[in-house]
Amino acid sequence: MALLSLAPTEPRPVAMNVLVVNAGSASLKLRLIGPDDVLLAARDLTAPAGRVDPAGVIAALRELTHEGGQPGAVGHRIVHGGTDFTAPVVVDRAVAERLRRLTALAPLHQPAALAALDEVGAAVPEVAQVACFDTAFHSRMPAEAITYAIPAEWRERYGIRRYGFHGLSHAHVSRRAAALTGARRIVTCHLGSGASLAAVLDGVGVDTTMGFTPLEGLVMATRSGTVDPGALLWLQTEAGLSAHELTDRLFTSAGLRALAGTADMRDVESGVAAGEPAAALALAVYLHRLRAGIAAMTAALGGLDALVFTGGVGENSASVRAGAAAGLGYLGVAVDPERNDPARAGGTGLPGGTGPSGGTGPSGGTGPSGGTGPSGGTGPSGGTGPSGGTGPSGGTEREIGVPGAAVRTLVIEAREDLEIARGTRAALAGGNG
Ligand SMILES: Nc1ncnc2c1ncn2[C@@H]1O[C@H](COP(=O)(O)OP(=O)(O)O)[C@@H](O)[C@H]1O
Ligand SMILES: CC(=O)OP(=O)(O)O
Ligand SMILES: [Mg+2]
Repeated sequence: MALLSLAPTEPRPVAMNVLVVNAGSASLKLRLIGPDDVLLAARDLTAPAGRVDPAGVIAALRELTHEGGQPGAVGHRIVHGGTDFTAPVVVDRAVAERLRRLTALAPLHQPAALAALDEVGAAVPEVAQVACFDTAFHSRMPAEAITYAIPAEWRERYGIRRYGFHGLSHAHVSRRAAALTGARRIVTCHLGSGASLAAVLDGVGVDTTMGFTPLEGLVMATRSGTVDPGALLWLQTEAGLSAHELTDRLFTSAGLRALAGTADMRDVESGVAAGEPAAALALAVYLHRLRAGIAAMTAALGGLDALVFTGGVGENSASVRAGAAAGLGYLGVAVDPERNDPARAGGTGLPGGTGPSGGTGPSGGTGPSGGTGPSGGTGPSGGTGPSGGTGPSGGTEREIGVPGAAVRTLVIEAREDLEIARGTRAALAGGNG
């Protein structure tokens, strides 16, 4: 059923609206991004058991276009691009089929994205759809960062290697951090439901903590992160767990959920405050792995100029940021307690800055105290950089490091939607994003 009317022959305006479709494992986020990256309209749908009601998608699309206008293109977040897709690509039947073959590599994510591709494609068949990949940003990692020390047959015949994920987020926040501070060696911490780190050198991802699947690396909300492969073999050979059981447990009932009984960092933190030993252990394990990961990323960079926190935990949890930084003073990381936690400074935030949770609203507005900040220049606090404000399109950006510290520490809102809109426009203009 066609929802919109745009003749296929009509030239696509360069300054078009892009409908961004971000299908997660438990939600479907729709954003209509206008020219100049303005957020025109937004809808978040929940996806119980990974499936969104198709009628709900159609209804949300109608509301979005009514509110913000018609899209000239649709951009999709696709978690896995395999080795084939290292830049945004216009989706046709053949591309869709190749994406379908990658499902086994990201079983929690790929099916939802492909379902959204089908549903939105059916709703707006005249509008070009572009796939933007979480893996693409990491596709220039050097051989030593992508290679596992496993038999050649596994590498060559089965293509077992490290890919890395969350690339749309790492790309956006590292670009913003470089623009705001001039940093060349940046470590980006995407701490959401899934969590990963990236080492970014002059704009290129050179290392990351996720690997062949989004299971490797950090402790996550429901995923284990790295576990000795020997332990997983033991569980199969000695404890009799099936591969299916292991997969299910490691992806959905491990991580914070397994250690603290909750997948939500807010509940872990209140458990710690209430003196619950399981919550305290969960947070300690999370931070131990996080600090080790950040240090490993700096080794790939030969040092560190800027450290960036993003994602639901990275943007909102002052205690996780402080806990991560606490062990990294030797690298030059120093987080200012008041800048890190504006509530401690009486809830006023930073000079000219945003409140602790000043995200963007559905119509592109900023949070409760979000001022309009510089888009690439220095911040309002005596030329020390971005001490707080909104980025070029309303995303919260603030500096939390001690002024003058060797490493600039920033909080930048994850705006995968902007990265997808950017990639979509580039693919349609014939560029490579
Ligand atoms: N104020 C907060 N303090 C600590 N953690 C928070 C806060 N707000 C949100 N979170 C965490 O953010 C996580 C979701 O992050 P988000 O990036 O939105 O996830 P997703 O990967 O689903 O996009 C939740 O698991 C929640 O624990
Ligand atoms: C790739 C990945 O882990 O994504 P998310 O954090 O959205 O689950
Ligand atoms: Mg997210």
